Amino acid sequence: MKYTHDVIVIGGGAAGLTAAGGCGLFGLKTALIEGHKMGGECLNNGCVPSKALIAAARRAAEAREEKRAGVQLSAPIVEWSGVHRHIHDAIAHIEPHDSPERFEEMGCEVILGWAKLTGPKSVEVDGRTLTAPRIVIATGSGPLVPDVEGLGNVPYLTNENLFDLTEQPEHLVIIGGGVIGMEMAQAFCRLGSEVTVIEPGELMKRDDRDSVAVVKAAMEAEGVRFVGGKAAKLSGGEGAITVTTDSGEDITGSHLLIAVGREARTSGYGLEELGIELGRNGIKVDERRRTNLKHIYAIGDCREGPRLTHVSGYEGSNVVLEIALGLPAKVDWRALPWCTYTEPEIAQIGMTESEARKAFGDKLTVVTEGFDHNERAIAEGLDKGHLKVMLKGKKVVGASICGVNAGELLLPFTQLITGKSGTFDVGGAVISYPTRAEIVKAAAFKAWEPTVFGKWPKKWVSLLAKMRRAF
Ligand SMILES: Cc1cc2nc3c(=O)[nH]c(=O)nc-3n(C[C@H](O)[C@H](O)[C@H](O)COP(=O)(O)OP(=O)(O)OC[C@H]3O[C@@H](n4cnc5c(N)ncnc54)[C@H](O)[C@@H]3O)c2cc1C
Ligand SMILES: NC(=O)c1ccc[n+]([C@@H]2O[C@H](COP(=O)([O-])OP(=O)(O)OC[C@H]3O[C@@H](n4cnc5c(N)ncnc54)[C@H](O)[C@@H]3O)[C@@H](O)[C@H]2O)c1
Repeated sequence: MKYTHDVIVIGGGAAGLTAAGGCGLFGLKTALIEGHKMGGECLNNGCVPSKALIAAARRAAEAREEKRAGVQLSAPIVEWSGVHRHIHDAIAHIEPHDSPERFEEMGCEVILGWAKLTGPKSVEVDGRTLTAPRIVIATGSGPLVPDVEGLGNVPYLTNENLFDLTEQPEHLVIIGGGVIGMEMAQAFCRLGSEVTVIEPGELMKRDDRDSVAVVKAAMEAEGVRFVGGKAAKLSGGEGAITVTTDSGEDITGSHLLIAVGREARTSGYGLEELGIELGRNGIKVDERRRTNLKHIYAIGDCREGPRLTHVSGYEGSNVVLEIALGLPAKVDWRALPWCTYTEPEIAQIGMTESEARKAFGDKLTVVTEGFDHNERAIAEGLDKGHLKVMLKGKKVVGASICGVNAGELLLPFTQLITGKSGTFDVGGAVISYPTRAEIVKAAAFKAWEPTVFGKWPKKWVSLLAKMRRAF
């Protein structure tokens, strides 16, 4: 069969861009198809606008703070049009990085249009039929909209229209106390909106409980209200939307944000017709990200599994190894990091304490260091939070960090968990003083403390001292 391309990539988000860019750079004839906006969710409706909003909120929070270090700032004046501009300037600034021109330069043919799989090795887009021996599906996910009574009759926001708000919500009610709910609740509250979060279970349930407790307390102190319960009914209309929880409580706000998870994009472009197997929420894939049709890969948010930009990028690189170099590349989640950009931040890598306890029982050691003993944090007056390191023997299996810029401290743990460095190396490293990173060294050293100051070293020291006294 004569093919038009070596590989066809459907979707120009973090996953598809990485896969297509890599294949293009290796010289493969690569088609990259995007139906909406290059950059996908992360650039247009996700990470970038949310972190830009969080940055604006942090400025407001700092100004609103009563007094710290003897310095009083004047109260913040939030100009919503300026916040809106800042968000969209950030997107515009990054756009060229994800643009068709940049990917054409890498050797891809970029086609802007909606793709449909029309056969095991063929894709139709804009009336053209493309064929290739390998196809990568990277169609992402959209906001999950739950089946709540009355939803069709009230206006609501999701991450797809939240960042286009041209007016500041007076009272934002958020359904869902997951990652989006928590990040957005703090940001809107800091910018001056009243905020209520409705969550039936645990807030940020995938994260370390001690870390979430610190963040919840910080957010409550800033004014965020948390309501336990499931959104069961919606009523009202523009400017006054009421959420009734399953326990009968009514919460009325000016705006409603739905943040109850993601739904993989798996319909309307030929997956069912081809017989590609689907799981509970996404395309079924093996460890090499192959679907049941082995020459078709599915990566990023559209398949079952973790949904994060760096995960999409990682899987994109893996399929480049598979397709361009012919190397089988299994995903390895042992050192999967993620970070929630509240203040303080919550960062996690590998196992949480509860996961590690389940896996290792009594063999688990948890070393905890508080930022209230870190001299940089004390000097800055920002010493909330901690580092918890989960160890099996002296081997790190996970770390949970809660504190200012916690996400920046994850890198050494990637090395520690994958065995590329050890707690002894990190515990003995020279680290600039005063930095928050010293907390990592302190925790790593703690793992060795009982050994270093243990019975045998002490015996040796005493023998040496005795000899010195004698001669
Ligand atoms: C509010 C929010 C904040 C977030 N913050 C973070 C964060 O701080 N850190 C982090 O790591 N992750 C974050 N995420 C998650 C992150 O955005 C996603 O995991 C990531 O963007 C997924 O990338 P993807 O390429 O798999 O999918 P997407 O970005 O969804 O890209 C898929 C692309 O495929 C296109 N497409 C779909 N079907 C077709 C078709 N048939 N033909 C052609 N094109 C098609 C779509 O238009 C889309 O552009 C956040 C998500 C949200 C919603
Ligand atoms: N910093 C980051 O890395 C970051 C930031 C934002 C989003 N994301 C990605 O986006 C994904 C989606 O985030 P999310 O916050 O929408 O999902 P989530 O899965 O983190 O949380 C959804 C929450 O909604 C709750 N919920 C479900 N139905 C409900 C109902 N009827 N009433 C009230 N609450 C209800 C659930 O109990 C859950 O706690 C994340 O899992 C993550 O992959 C990542």
